[in-house]
Amino acid sequence: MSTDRNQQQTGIIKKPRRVVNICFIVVFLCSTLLTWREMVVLENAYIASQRNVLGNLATSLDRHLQHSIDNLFFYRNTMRYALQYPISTDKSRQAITEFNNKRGLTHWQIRLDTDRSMPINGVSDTMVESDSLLIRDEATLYNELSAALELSYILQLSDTRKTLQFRTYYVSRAGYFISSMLSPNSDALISRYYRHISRSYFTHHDKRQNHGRGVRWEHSSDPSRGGEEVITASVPLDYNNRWYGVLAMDFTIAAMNKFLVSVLPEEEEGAIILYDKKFNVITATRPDEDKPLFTPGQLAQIAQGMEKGNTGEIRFNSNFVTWSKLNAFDGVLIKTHTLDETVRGEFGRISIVLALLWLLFTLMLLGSWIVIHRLVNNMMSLQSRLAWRANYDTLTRLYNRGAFFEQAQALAARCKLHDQPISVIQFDLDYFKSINDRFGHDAGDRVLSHVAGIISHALRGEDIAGRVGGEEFCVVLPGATLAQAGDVAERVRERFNHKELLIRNGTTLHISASFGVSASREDNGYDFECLQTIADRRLYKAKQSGRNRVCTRG
Ligand SMILES: Nc1nc2c(ncn2[C@@H]2O[C@H](COP(=O)(O)OP(=O)(O)OP(=O)(O)O)[C@@H](O)[C@H]2O)c(=O)[nH]1
Repeated sequence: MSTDRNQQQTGIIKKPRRVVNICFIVVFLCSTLLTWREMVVLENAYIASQRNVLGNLATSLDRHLQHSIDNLFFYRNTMRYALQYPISTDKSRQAITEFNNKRGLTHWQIRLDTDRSMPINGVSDTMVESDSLLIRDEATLYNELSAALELSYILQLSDTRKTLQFRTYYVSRAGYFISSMLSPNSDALISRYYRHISRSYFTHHDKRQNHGRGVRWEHSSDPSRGGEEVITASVPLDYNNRWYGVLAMDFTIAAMNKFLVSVLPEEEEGAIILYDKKFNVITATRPDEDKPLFTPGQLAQIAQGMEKGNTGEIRFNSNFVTWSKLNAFDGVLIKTHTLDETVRGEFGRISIVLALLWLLFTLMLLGSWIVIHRLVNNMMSLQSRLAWRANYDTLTRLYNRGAFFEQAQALAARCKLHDQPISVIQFDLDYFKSINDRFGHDAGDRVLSHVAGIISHALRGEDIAGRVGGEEFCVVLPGATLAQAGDVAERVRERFNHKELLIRNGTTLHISASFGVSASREDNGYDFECLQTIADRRLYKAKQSGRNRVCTRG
């Protein structure tokens, strides 16, 4: 039987589902896209905020360190000026006299005006001669001594509460030093002097090692403070191509740490770590962050990033890392922010709310999709049932009269087009009224349904059958001549005769039908209604001739 109509209906059914699906996919994609865009904006804002916090911190630390370095340059300029224009005062003459008296002693101290100046601490001529780095050049010795005396007056004025450094000192190659911190006793003077001149901050200012004569930073442990780590900034003092000594400042790690903690915003999560140029941790804003935070590989990645710019950021697993190189110090400030801290922070909270809103919206969307999908399914199945009912007879499941005529006419037109024969069989059950009368209407219905089953099995795929009246059926056989159609009608008639139909428990009956057959070639025409009328007339003839027979003529 023809399936065109069914396919058309299936096509109609599929479309609304597709439209619904496309609409929901579009809404889902739009909401996901918008959420993702918001997330990107939020991430950029987060990165900018992390950069800002670290940038402010680095600027603040730079400013303070620069202030200290400026002091160091000021002391150097003062001493150079004093070397260029030496002054001769009672105090300077007294200092020179004292120096001449004591210079042979293993260690000595010149304490002049201790309320206003710092003592000058020295070692003997012999000791100076024993070290190749040291020299007491008589031509410059006294000018340098009075310059050192001038510096000692200035150092007395330095206020360590306002600066990051805790100690400033001048160490001379001529075997003496002055320090802004008072010497506790003179016995330790020799060892202190030798500790100074053996530390790399001093030896590295040798002209061969420090061509530029600029500031050097050193991160080392200070034996005079029980091995405590200190940061030392130092500059060489040169005048007239002669290296006199080194001016230096010491910063304690504790002071650096205190400073970082004090400038870090209170509500700011994460840790700030100050590294020296070799990526050794100097200090961190959290004590537990003193242990190495990064693997050597990660530090190498940061170093690589630092080659591209003074600031930057990188992600290591759940750690967000921002760095900022310091201008005034040979090191880098690094801020780490774990995922945990990010989640606890403002940006994390906003991200979670955003993600939850997206999830909620998606769930609601999914819920409404399920509901609408069910509604569309119900609507489609209702539509398909209605469509089926409009075309089929519910009892026999064959085409109803209207649909059958429509299909049969189309089939006849097609056969005419292809010059194929077409035949029509019209048949009617014999004495059907008596079946209804004897066994009831339900039994009659069951007989009609059995008859439809027998017809459907007897026909080919391209044939169509329909119930055109109460107990009247019609079959169209495309491609069949009158003789072939008559054979088919005969076969069906015989099947009816041989079939024993079960009407109710223990009750069976035999049925018969009368058939009228017409065909396009033999009856001259493809007009279906005409062929059907001829077949109906022959059916009537079959009835008249005694029923249970096939009539193909007349
Ligand atoms: N059970 C049932 N009976 C139907 C249906 N449609 C029509 N009929 C009955 O079919 C019978 C047709 O009777 P008649 O037209 O007298 O024909 P007949 O009794 O078969 O006699 P002949 O056709 O002359 O052999 C009527 O009693 C209708 O009520 C139906 O859908 N179900």
